[in-house]
Amino acid sequence: MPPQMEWQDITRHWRHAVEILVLAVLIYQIYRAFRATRGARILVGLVVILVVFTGLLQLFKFQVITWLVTKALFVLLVALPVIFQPEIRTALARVGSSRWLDWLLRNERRQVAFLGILGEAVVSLSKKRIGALFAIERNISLKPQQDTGVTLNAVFTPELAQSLFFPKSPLHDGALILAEERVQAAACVLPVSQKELSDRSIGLRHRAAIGLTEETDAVCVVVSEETGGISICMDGQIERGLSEEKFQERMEEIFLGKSKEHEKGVSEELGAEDDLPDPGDRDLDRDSGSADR
Ligand SMILES: Nc1ncnc2c1ncn2[C@@H]1O[C@H](COP(=O)(O)OP(=O)(O)OP(=O)(O)O)[C@@H](O)[C@H]1O
Repeated sequence: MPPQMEWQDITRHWRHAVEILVLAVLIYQIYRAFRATRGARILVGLVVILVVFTGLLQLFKFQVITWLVTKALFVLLVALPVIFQPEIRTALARVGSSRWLDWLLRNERRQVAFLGILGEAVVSLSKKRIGALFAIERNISLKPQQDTGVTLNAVFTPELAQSLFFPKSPLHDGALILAEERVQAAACVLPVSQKELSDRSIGLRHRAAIGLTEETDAVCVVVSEETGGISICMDGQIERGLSEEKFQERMEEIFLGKSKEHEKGVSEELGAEDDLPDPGDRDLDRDSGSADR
């Protein structure tokens, strides 16, 4: 057999396997939705009658009765949704309130609330020119970095962020690690990026944010103490001088997957970050609208 034929055979069988799997899941889900209902017993009764009747008809070859049953089956098919209307409604309601769907919706709501709190915290820190560094965990655990700081495991609020980064606070130095929408630890030491940056004014806080995102998939948010400028770091790249609106927009793109196209475009832009005219000035320009208010 030519190799091309074999490949076609494999893809055909592969499709059959997927089809069987999908059908099996579908039938099992229908069974699950119906099993505890009154309709289940009716359905089982109907199937039993049908199987026995078809067997007898095949055995004795009664042509007229076979014709009648075939026609009746068609009518039954149309009547089924009417007979099982309550069960179908219950099953659909169950799908609508299923745990995974609930989890997805709740997860999105939690993320939206979290981004709102982070936005509020960042904007107020920026206005007061309080230096801050947030590291937000994604798929790669930030446990090693958490262990360098003080464990908090606290509910994240703008007030808590402000208290922690307040210059006189004992935990104001270092980064705040956020995971699962909570403050996991404060005063954490992040790995400082060793890469050469064209902008020599980039200090340790920003370098630590870049460094962590070079090693993990975390997202870091920095508020400059000097200028109040807001920056986002991701994949070892820094996006500086963000206005409140732009910051919120970018965070939604990153965490809620809104406008993925744009996200790709900006990460290309970020790749060319070193070519920006003067990021420090961009901070100052934009901050005239945010930091000085
Ligand atoms: N490795 C690190 N991990 C976490 N935080 C760090 C690290 N190194 C420095 N920092 C924080 O950065 C602060 C020093 O910031 P520095 O002024 O050098 O940076 P910067 O990037 O210029 O920031 P800013 O614009 O706020 O001045 C320290 O007080 C400390 O809180």
